[in-house]
Amino acid sequence: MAYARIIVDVPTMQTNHPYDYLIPDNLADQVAPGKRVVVSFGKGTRQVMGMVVGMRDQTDFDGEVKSVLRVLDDQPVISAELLALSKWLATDTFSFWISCLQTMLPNALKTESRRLNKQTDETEIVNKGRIQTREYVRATKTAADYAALTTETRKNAKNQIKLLKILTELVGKDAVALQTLSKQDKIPRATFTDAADKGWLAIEDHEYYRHPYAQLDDLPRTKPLHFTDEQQRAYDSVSQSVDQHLNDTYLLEGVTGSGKTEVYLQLIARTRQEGRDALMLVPEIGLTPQMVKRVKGRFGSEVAVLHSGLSDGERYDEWRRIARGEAHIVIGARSAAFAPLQNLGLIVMDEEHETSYKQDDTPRYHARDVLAWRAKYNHAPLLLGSATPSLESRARAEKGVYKRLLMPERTNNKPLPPVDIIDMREAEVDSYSGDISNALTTALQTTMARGEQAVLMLNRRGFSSFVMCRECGYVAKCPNCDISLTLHMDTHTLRCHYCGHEEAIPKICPSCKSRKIRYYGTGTEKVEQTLHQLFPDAGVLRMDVDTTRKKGAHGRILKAFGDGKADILLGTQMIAKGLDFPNVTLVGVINADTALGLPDFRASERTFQLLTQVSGRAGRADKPGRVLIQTFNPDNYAIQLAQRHDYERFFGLEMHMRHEGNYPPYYFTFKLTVSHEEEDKAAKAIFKLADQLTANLSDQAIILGPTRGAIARVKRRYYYQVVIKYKNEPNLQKTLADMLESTQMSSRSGYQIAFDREPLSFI
Ligand SMILES: Nc1ncnc2c1ncn2[C@@H]1O[C@H](COP(=O)(O)OP(=O)(O)OP(=O)(O)O)[C@@H](O)[C@H]1O
Ligand SMILES: [Zn+2]
Ligand SMILES: [Zn+2]
Repeated sequence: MAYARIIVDVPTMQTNHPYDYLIPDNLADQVAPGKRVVVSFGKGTRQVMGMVVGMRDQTDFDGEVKSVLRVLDDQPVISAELLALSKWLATDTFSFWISCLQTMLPNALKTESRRLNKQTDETEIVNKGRIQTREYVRATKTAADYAALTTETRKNAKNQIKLLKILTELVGKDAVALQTLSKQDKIPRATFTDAADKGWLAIEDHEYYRHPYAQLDDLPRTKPLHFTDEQQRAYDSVSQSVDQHLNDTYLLEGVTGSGKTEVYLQLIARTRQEGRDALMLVPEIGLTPQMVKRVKGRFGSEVAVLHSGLSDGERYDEWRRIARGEAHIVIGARSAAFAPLQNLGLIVMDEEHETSYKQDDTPRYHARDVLAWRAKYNHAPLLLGSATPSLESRARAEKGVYKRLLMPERTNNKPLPPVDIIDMREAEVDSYSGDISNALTTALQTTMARGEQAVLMLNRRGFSSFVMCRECGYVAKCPNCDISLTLHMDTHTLRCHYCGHEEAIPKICPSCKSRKIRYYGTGTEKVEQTLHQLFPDAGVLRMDVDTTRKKGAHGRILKAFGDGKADILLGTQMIAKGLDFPNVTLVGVINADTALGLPDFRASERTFQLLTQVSGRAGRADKPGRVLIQTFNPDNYAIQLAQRHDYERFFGLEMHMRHEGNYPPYYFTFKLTVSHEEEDKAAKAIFKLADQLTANLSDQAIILGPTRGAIARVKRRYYYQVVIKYKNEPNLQKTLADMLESTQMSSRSGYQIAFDREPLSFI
């Protein structure tokens, strides 16, 4: 007897382990680990999807063992490596195993149960996505046959004659897409189907890839650049580990414009020469069309691209090209950490400090940890790159856990751009909104007069643009969340950025009935209007969540700017990264302070990183650049050290602060959050969990809280949390696992509980 061990698609604690199912004879050679199957589960005839995670000869289950009903995949969709990874991930993030497996698969391979028959209520488990096929034409006869047919055919049957000529050329060759032939020679589709009926040709359905970047594959390939000495040294170190299959982790600290990407590209080339695969992760917003073009430009169709801007179908097709070994290089955002490459020889993580590498939903994994696991499994080096490494990584390099590589010079040998700080408490500002200092206005004028371009960054989208009553101080708030609504001028509405609630801007104060409703704060739209007032002739492109909602909008805006169609690119954080435009000589930061106002121990680190990144966009080619930073906190050390491009000083100072406050990287951290629609239930639950922690953890663990969430109510749910800080806590894993297992707080009674290892913030 053979049994399959199956994790069923029922994400609950009670079902979070493999079940044994009998493999019927007719499916014996189809069932294999990593394939999805259909099984019946529980009482009745309910069918669910399951993932085969192992096989065994006997079962220790006493009851009646059910059989596997159907196998959904011809080939495993989860490799042995990813299967092992999913198991580790479930343990490490306290998530259900099935949720981890689902996270690794493209959406198109998620299943749904579809109703087959209205009368009998029968359902079937099917894939959400479909493989696309196209009709292809194959010649089925010999050239001599076609010659004979041509003589037999009436001369005025022009389309048939044309088709016979094509078929003669196709003899012995691969099938060709019907659509292509029909277009090229203007032959109607009916001619092909008639011919197929007569046996002249065969029409076959071929699988077809939706190929999001096909046009890039045909461009002439770029040649490797001649390295600078610094690049060469970095390359030499990592390539040794590539050659010798060593699982080393490198931290490449290279200032903006030092040519890190070129080092990645040549290391990828090296890895391919060795016959192994390469994976490169970039933050979602860094995955610009420019970046894709650089990688595709070097390696062409060997590259698959994975990011959230693709449709489910496109993602699925790129994923299949990887799984089938047709693409050996993957560039992608966070979830590409699970790309099904078979033979990894190098893993690169660009901008390793980026917060978007942490998933803020279950499973709450950090892509860096996933990559480290895979690098170890594959005996491959992991290369982390950044101009401003995370404190965690830089501290590990200090200890010698990571090998440190330095590239302190720009490739163009120019110094980093000079940065001026403008004290907004005293600066003279524009008379329209007060957002733009005269110094910045003058700098913009000079830049445009020279025919050069400027990038302006506004920290956070519309974060502080809100509506307030001058009479009574009323601020419009979201009915579902504990947060004020944000003003959107394009739609003339107030919107909640957490739940999407939208309402009209009130004309009369709902609280005191006065008409003194006024707009406050700074948003990208408001700055855009001010720029139009100040420079009526200037071309301004705005890039924020609102203007990039449509597919491909992001790329179109950047292309227009790169083509010189605008003088100023105004945007949120999304313009800070990766852009390499030679004509940009001025970078302006409208407000450097937003993050500093938050009670978050990482606020300084974020501010320093963001200012450094955005400053790095200026003066990347021949023309010298400059940077202006407007701030209400000109004495803040993060801002001052960003001005001096002094990462090392910042690292030293910030480490001191973290040491004083018992923060990471001196302590590990873990956050537990409970939410419920009724506030007292959430509060009671978190106090119970906190008691359990105190009872089970050693006394060197520090427990912060319980506290109310910084935004206590989101989407009608109340949030309460505790944070655990620890250095070495042998009981942690077990305590949390027991908690997860024994918790009375089922989702059925309305509770949600979130386990977050190394949370990005405590608030
Ligand atoms: N060895 C080289 N010789 C000449 N130019 C180079 C060399 N290496 C890279 N460059 C060019 O220098 C510019 C900056 O390089 P790149 O974008 O790779 O830097 P980076 O460190 O990745 O930058 P950032 O972190 O700011 O995005 C690019 O235009 C690139 O083509
Ligand atoms: Zn809301
Ligand atoms: Zn009022």
